[in-house]
Parts: sequence; C-alpha cells; structure tokens
Amino acid sequence: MPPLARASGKGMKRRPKLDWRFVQRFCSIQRVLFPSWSSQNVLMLGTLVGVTLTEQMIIYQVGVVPSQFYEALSDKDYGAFKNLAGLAFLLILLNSTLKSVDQYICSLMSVSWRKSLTESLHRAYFQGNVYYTLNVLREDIDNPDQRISQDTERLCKQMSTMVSRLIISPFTLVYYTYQCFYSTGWIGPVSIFGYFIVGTITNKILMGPIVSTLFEQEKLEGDFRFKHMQIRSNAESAAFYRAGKVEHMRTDRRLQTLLRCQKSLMNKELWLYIGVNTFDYLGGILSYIIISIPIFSGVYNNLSPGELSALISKNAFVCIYLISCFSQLIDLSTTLSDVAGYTHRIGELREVMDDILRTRCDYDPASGDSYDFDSDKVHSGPVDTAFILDCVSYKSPFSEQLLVEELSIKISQGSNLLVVGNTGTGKTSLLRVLNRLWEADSGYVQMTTCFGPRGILFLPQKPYLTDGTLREQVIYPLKEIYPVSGSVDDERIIQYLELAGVSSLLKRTGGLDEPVDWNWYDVLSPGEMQRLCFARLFYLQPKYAVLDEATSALTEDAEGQMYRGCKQLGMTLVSLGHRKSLEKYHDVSLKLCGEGRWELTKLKQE
Ligand SMILES: Nc1ncnc2c1ncn2[C@@H]1O[C@H](COP(=O)(O)OP(=O)(O)OP(=O)(O)O)[C@@H](O)[C@H]1O
Repeated sequence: MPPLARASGKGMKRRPKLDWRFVQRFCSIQRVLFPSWSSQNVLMLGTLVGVTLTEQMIIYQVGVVPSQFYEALSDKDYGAFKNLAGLAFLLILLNSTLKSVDQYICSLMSVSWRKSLTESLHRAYFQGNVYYTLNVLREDIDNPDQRISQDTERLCKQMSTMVSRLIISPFTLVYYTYQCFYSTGWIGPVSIFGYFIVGTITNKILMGPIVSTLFEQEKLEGDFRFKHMQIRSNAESAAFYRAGKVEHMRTDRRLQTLLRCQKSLMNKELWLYIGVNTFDYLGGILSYIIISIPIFSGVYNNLSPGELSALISKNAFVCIYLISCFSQLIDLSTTLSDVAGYTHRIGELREVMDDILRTRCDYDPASGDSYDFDSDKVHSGPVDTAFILDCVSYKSPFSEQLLVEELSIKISQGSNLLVVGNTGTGKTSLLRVLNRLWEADSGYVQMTTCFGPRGILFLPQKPYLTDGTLREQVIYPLKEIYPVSGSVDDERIIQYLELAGVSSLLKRTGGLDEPVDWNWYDVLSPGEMQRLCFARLFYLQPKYAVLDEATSALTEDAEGQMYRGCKQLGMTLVSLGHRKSLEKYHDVSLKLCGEGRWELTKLKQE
C-alpha cells in the first residue's frame, strides 16, 4: 500500500485529551529533555530561574514607585521627586534588560530542547528498520516525518514560552499573596483565589475539544504537505499524463479538508479566547473591588487624601499583580492546549517506535543495533552460505493472501539463484523476508552472513540514489570511504564507473567530489540509475548480491555486461526477473507459482 494511504491512516482509536495519558507522555518527553541534573538544559533552566527572580524583584520596585510619586507630588517635595525619577529610570532599564535576557534564554532553550528531542526521535527512527515499518507497514500512525520535524519544533517553542512564566509563578504567588493579605486582610487573597479556581475550571471545559481538533489539524497539515511532496517527486510522470487538472483537484480537496478543520479549531478557540479575555478584564476590576471594601467600611478614615491615594496605588499594584499572576496562568491555557496536542502526537510516535523495536526479535537494546549496514557483527553460521530457509511460509501484510508455503532452500556460495514468477506472486516479498523487513508467518529464516562489502548486498527494484556527490553515490551506504584493500583510491571508483558504463557522469558532475545542485532522480535516465547502482555493487564487492529486477531498464547486452562484471568480481547472485536471458547467469531457478506453490529446478549452463 502506498505511503500516502498510510498518511491518512486510521489514526488514533482514543481521542487525545488533557488527561492522565497526556501527563504520562509529557513526563516521558521531559525525561528526554532533562536526562540528568548536570545536563545543559538544567543549567539553562537554573539561569532562567535566577534571571526571572531578579526581574520579579525589580518589577516589585517599579510597581511601588507610583505610590511614592503620589506622596512626593502631593507633598510638593521636589528633591524626593528628582531622586525617584532617577531611580525609576534605572529600574526600568534594568527590568527591560532582564526581560530581554529572559526571552533570549527561552529561545536558546527551545533550540536546545528541539535538538535533544529530535535526536532522540532520530535514534529510534533510524534504528533497525523502524523507518520502513513506520512508513510502510503501520496503519496506526500518520505522517511520522511531520511529527519529527514540525511538531517537535512547535512543541519546544510553545513550552519555552510557558516556562519562564511557570517557574516564577510559585514565588510570585506566595510573595504577592502575603503582600495582598498584609494590605487587604483575608478578603483580598480569598476573592482572588476563588476567581482563579472558577477561571481554571471554565478554561479546562473550553479547552477539552481543542486538543483533539489540534491533533487532527496537524495530521491534515501533514497530508496536505505530503500531496505536494508526491507531485514534486513525480512531476515528470504526472506531466506525461497531463494530470495537472486532476492533481489540482486532489490537492485542493486536501486543502479544503485542512481548512475546514482549521475553521472548526478556530470556532472552538473563540470560546476559549472569550473566557480568557473576560477573566483578564475582570481581574482589572476585581483589584478595585477588593480595595474598596476596607475604604468604604471606614478602616482608612484617619488618612489624608495624599496618603490614601498612595495606599490605593500600592494596594492596587499588589492586588493587580497577584491577579495578573493568576491571569497569566489562565492565559497559558491556550498555549497548554497546543502543547497537549503536540505532546500527544510526539508521544504516540515514540510509543509506536518503541513497540516496533520491542517486537523486532533481532534488536538488541544492549548493543544498540544488530541490523544496520555498518554493523560489524557477523552472524554465526557457515561462511559459505548466505541464507537458510526451512519450511518458510509468508503472506502479504493486511491480507490473508498466502504468497509462499513451506519453502526450504539454502543459498550458498557459487550457486546462483534466479527467482521467477508472475506479477504479485511474492518474489520481492521473498527478499523482504530474507532482509527481515517482513516476518515469516512460520518456518525458520537465517541470514548466515553479515551485510556489507564482504557479505550480502541488496539492490532494490527502485534504484535508490542518495543526495550528494558522485563519490557518495558510489560508496553508498558506507558513511565514509571504506578501505577495502589499503586505502581506497579514486582510480577504483573510476574503473567501476567505466565497468558499469557510466563514466560519462564524471564529466557531467565535474569530478568525484564536486557538489551537484540537481536531484539525481531528475537528471539520470532509469538505465543510468541502474548502471550507477551496479557501479556501487562493483565498488562494494559483496560476496552475495541480491538483485531485484536490477537490469529491467537495460538492453540484454548491457545486462550481460553487468552480470559478467559481478561474476568477474566473484559474487554469488540471487536475481529476480522475468527475462529468459537471465537464466544463463544462474544455476538454480525458483519459480513462484502463486497461492503458496513453488518449484525449484536446476538450470542447464550453455
Ligand atoms: N507494503 C505492502 N503492504 C501490503 N501489501 C503488499 C505490500 N507490499 C507488497 N504487497 C503485496 O504483496 C504481494 C506480493 O508483492 P511482491 O512485491 O512480492 O510481488 P512481485 O512478485 O515481486 O511482483 P512484481 O513481479 O510485479 O515485482 C502483492 O499482491 C502486493 O500487492
């Protein structure tokens, strides 16, 4: 099934909410961001606490300055007024500097969190064949690429906007509650706490539907982007079909679905915004209502008008600040609903990846990986054998269609195997089973030789070209130049490009290491791509080469040239193909006949 179908897969069975599952997922992400007490993120958080605490102390001083201004102005004390103006200027300068440092640290933390979280997701994604299983075989997760790139970035950004407000809240709440109690008695803190509780409950109710809609919107955003990516990578094929109109319609359809969801999200957010704004403005009035109580009950009757204005100003600041601390927490509900949506998407991805890794029987968490190409681990078993299959049966995923039943075969050095059969009989699937991309339903499969230059190499049906220079194409999937015999020289690469018939690429690229600004898929013909893959094979020189219709775009002559090259280099071949001409390069033929049946015959060499 194509990945696009997966992109809009069945989705979550449970609607993501602000619930216990969210808390669990959030905590597990925090463990990635803060792995130890000495981690860089903890240090940055510590600095942020210091900066915001100092900022709060200065804010308090700035807040009480107006009440001192009232006193100085009503007493017409010019000297006190001058000193106050100087102090106010200094405090404001300090405050704005600290606020900017605070924002700067938050941005740095957001980048640092993104790095930690994305790297951790990458570790799981590229472990074993998780990226394959996730993109091809799992129906329960949409757009893993978007979750790793965009959702992670947004989660980290939103969390960083929350963090400085959250870490300072306990201190400011305790301090201003005390100040409020000192100025207004119990009535002030009790009314403000009551106001906060009502605000929180209301917002929790209004936030409920937003989290799941945001989750849905992100999924549709991924589907829309995927459609554009599909057109980008298949632009030529679509153009040959003159498919502009139909692709336009299909892409627009995805856009409409996305926009509908976005509108529904906005409708739900409207109520939340109304709630948040109402509480913000109510907070402004509440402070005066609180102060009015002792004034009207005659507590301050003995004060002069100047002293009363100074007291009202100071009390108003304390109450307003305490209310604003609570209002800020209520305001955070909009950010929190975003954080919850992204947390669910990333948390779900992490869980599915863990699940894939757990169920992979050849994954060894202690060693990290036993699967990848550059693994040094050589599987135990006879070195002259590549694969042993004993009574192996396999089906295609998501269907009960039996492809092969009880196949027993040993693939040994020097015995070249040709796999033939009608379309869809399971030839490529046999390679998937050999490569452990699919698990066999029953029987025993063993790969007795390692992957890599001295082991086994697969050439898939669709040539895979990476990004990078010509050298990187030839040595792929090696991470760096691999010393086969002493140091690898350019001559070897050039020699194998010639043997594969693509030495002209050297001229086109301007050299082995010249960076190219084109997409290899757009500029090479299918035949050239297949030849380049053979140059890769010649360079890596595995003992066993598994070729899935690797010469389908070449003429019989060119095919012969490639096969002779492989034989010259001592490779044992396992080939899949339809052409009769392939038989002369093989010793045994395995014919897949459909419905599980198969036939093994010896081929006569001319
Ligand atoms: N990822 C997948 N999910 C579900 N079904 C799949 C998947 N990959 C392959 N199949 C199905 O498994 C069956 C065997 O596919 P396979 O690719 O092995 O065929 P094949 O014999 O190699 O055909 P061809 O000669 O066309 O390459 C087909 O019916 C195919 O649709």
